[in-house]
Amino acid sequence: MEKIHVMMNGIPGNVVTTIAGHIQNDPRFELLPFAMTGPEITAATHTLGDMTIKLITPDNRDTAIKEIKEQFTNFICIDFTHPTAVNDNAKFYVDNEIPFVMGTTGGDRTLLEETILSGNIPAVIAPNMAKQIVGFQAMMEYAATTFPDLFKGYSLSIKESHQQTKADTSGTAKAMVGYFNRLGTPFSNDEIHRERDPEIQRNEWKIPEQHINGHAWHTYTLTSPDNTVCFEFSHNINGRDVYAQGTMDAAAFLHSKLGQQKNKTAKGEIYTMIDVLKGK
Ligand SMILES: NC(=O)C1=CN([C@@H]2O[C@H](COP(=O)(O)OP(=O)(O)OC[C@H]3O[C@@H](n4cnc5c(N)ncnc54)[C@H](OP(=O)(O)O)[C@@H]3O)[C@@H](O)[C@H]2O)C=CC1
Ligand SMILES: O=C(O)C1=N[C@H](C(=O)O)C[C@H](O)C1
Repeated sequence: MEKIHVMMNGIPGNVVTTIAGHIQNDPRFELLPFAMTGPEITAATHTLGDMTIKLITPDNRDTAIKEIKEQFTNFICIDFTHPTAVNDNAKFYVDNEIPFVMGTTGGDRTLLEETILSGNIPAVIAPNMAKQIVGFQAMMEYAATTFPDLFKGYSLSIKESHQQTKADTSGTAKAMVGYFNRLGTPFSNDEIHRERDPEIQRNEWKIPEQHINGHAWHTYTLTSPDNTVCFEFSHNINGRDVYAQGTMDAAAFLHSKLGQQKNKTAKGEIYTMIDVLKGK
């Protein structure tokens, strides 16, 4: 079976190294010994299991990518970097015709979509790769399309808690805002309550100590105008392993799309994790 070559960008970041470990153990994939890294990173390499990964800073990537493409003709980039890198990295992938999975949140999401559509490669973009959360998003999408204004008049609160190092407000929570708006509850991203204080996470949220540095807890509460009815949805993730399976499915999905594209004029295509979950 032909292996799917993937380059994991964002090493030595937390999420990408967790997912890279799963990819190394999956026979469908072969990890490239190169990774794009942040401008602040001074290490030249990073060890992952028995592999030494060469780290490429943004100022070196134009030269490096030419050498990588000489060694590996077809590969997919998987990006879990930093919100400030989203748009620049996406442009880099499009300019170099590298299909990609954008797991990184934040940046200008409209520009991200425009960048992909202006090029000729497919990409999967999603703020959440956890398949069960994607399933929940698909349920919300169904409800918003089928029953618009179902919760008209209800008030909404959204709370999320993540590790203190998280730079942006949860991309998942922002995506949920869109569904709730269509269900009749006006709400803006600025109203999302974002918790980053470890003391409050420990004492009030009761997040387990070993996950204070890596968790993603979200709660959405809908309350009727007379306070007699309350709906609450929560998804509480400890650690990062849950994102690996969905990310690998996204890469395999892109790989199959590239196979289908061979005889057609290639054009920029955007897929979501809901597309990946549906497998079409
Ligand atoms: N879609 C999903 O399911 C999930 C998405 N995420 C998202 O993934 C992103 C990363 O999260 P996390 O691993 O916790 O963050 P980390 O801060 O642990 O890791 C990010 C890494 O990216 C590096 N980096 C910064 N700029 C660039 C660049 N231009 N090119 C390549 N690498 C760069 C950083 O380097 P430096 O230290 O120098 O800045 C750092 O090593 C976030 O946006 C997060 O929200 C997280 C979990 C799941
Ligand atoms: O930074 C994280 O950790 C996470 N980021 C994503 C987001 O912003 O929604 C997904 C998940 O919440 C973990």
